[in-house]
Amino acid sequence: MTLGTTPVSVLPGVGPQRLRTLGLLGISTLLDLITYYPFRYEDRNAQPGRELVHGSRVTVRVTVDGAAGVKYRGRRASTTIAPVVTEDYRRLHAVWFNQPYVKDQLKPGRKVTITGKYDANRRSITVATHDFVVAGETVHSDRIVPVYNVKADITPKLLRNLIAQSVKTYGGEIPELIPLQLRQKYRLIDRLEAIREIHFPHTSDTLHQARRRLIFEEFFLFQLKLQAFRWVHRHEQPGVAHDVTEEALAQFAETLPFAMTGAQRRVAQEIVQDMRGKTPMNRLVQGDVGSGKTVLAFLAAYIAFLSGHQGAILVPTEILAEQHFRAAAELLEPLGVKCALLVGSQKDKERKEVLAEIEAGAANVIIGTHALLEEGVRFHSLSVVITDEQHRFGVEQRSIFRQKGHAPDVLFMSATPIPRTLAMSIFGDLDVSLVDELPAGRKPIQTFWITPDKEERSLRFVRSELAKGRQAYVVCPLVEESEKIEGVVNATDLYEMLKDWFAGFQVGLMHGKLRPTEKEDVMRRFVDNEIQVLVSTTVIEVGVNVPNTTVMMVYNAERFGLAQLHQLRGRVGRGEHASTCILMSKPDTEAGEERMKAMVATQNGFVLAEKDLELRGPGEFFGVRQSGIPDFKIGDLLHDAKIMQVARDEVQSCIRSPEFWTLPNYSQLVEYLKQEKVLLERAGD
Ligand SMILES: Nc1ncnc2c1ncn2[C@@H]1O[C@H](COP(=O)(O)OP(=O)(O)OP(=O)(O)O)[C@@H](O)[C@H]1O
Repeated sequence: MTLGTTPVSVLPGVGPQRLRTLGLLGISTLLDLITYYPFRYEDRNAQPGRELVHGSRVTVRVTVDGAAGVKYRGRRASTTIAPVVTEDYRRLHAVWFNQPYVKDQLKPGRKVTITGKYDANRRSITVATHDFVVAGETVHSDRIVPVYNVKADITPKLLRNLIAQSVKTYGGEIPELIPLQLRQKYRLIDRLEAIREIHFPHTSDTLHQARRRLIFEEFFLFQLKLQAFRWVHRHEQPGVAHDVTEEALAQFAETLPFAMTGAQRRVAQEIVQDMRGKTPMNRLVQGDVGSGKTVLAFLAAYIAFLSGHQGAILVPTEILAEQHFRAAAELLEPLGVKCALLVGSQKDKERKEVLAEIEAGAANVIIGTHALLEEGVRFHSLSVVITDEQHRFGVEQRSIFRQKGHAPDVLFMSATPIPRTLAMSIFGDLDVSLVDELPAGRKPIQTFWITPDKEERSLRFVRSELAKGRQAYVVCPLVEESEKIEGVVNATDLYEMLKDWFAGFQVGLMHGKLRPTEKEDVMRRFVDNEIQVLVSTTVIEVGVNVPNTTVMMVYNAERFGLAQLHQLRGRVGRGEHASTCILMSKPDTEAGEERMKAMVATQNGFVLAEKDLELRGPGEFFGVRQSGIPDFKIGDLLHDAKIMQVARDEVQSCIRSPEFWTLPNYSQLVEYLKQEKVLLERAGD
């Protein structure tokens, strides 16, 4: 049996309800369960009674030393008190609030480990958690205790029990994946032991060893997938060597409404070189907000067209897909390119038509959301995919194309500055290009941090910009009142208020809860300047390009991270007019204040990214939002960067050795690659 395919419902006590909650936590198989690692630990090693400090949280092992009693106050409130004695014979009282049922368990002589606040004057402990000591059973208190993310009916205790059960019953089925010589070389404990220790640590040292081993394993398997995929890719399916003449490139440049910056020209050359070669391109283009990356994406797609193939541009939202589609059509159709749009909200009939064009090769450049990755999409001859780092476009997604018979070049676009070494470990042998120059004539964006009492003054300023023919974004954190959080502005109310404020101008409302067609309509009217003020949540954060907009006003700016504020500010200052960013905020933390100051002080995304790291730590910076960066279960890309490098090098030498594919020592890994669909199973394999 394989744990990766065995559902958690095989465990006693897991019925439909719990199965659902576990599913919400991302646990559906036994493997998910045993690799559901704690996110932190609490040191609850028991202390001797004489060392307890007044007012602090303590853990002690005690024996119940007399009858426990319950006092009720009103119908619900109760206090349970039991006399107890510590192992070094100090007499104390253990106090439970509102848990009258514990009384029945507190039989004299019963041993229990309690954790809670110690009051030296009353000689009592207010119990926060307790664990009865059962002879011969592992207890979770009195040691380092794992803390898990839990939900509803899946309590920490239940989760620990489920994990304990599956490790006990199915532990033997956990395959060892790391080859012996590597385990020896890096002194890694074996997998089963590591999994036991990570959930039920004995000491901080054994816990450390377990973490080290599991982080290595996670990074090693990640690298293995990445590199094996490339290896197979190169050997079995070379990329397209695009045929592109200098004249065609010159013609492209001439069609542009502007002259490319030096940086754009340099990166364009790098892309052309890559695409001419047979080795599939794997390039990351990094450039700050508004630096002009889009035209490079269009160039790559155009090169595919010139060679008789297709280019796909994959973007994170429908708003962006629409925007890129319009811009691509405007630029490329005069060059004879047929552009197509594919997004989830299209009507069946329209979708069918687009799919047919894609399959027949009538559409040359296809722009879309993840809808492009769906099964029904068949390309005629796809030779380049352009995507961004927000998009999860890893081995799995490439496999989708490979199974369809394509080995496209890949170009990633990113406005998030990822340090080069880190980028290499994440994306493998990735080439990096920098667009480190803004288009000429850009005026710096003036940034102001104001407190809410200056709101009216700011709105008057916004109105003066509108009077000059410009447009404005007004962004706030929430969509509607039902989400009400004290003191936080919601878009629906703000919209109503601003309609009055900006009488004579059109105000529009945009947020994630609108239907796709509504969003599209609002956005189109804003682009066409039928709407002058767009009240929005952060759905407009990435990539939106309306160069006539000169004001970005953000309500409750303290609720956004630096990277997000920088992206929002990047929506203005994209044209010839001077622009302003107004951050309205009354931060209640020092870090919040620091963020506002940093935004005022610099407009450089790299500097802000570093500041963000410093203020929030790597976990959050590389966290949820940058979803293109893989989220690891246990490894931390910044803290454990060294382990990632070692894993990367070891995988490289494994894969390069011919023995890798044949020796039994590696068979588990090869099996793993098949399970992960990196190696395709073929008849006769
Ligand atoms: N060389 C140039 N000269 C003048 N304008 C340019 C140049 N390159 C791009 N632009 C214009 O600058 C604006 C921003 O460019 P683009 O949308 O490509 O930025 P981006 O790098 O994708 O930014 P973001 O990361 O914010 O999406 C667009 O209106 C684009 O037409």
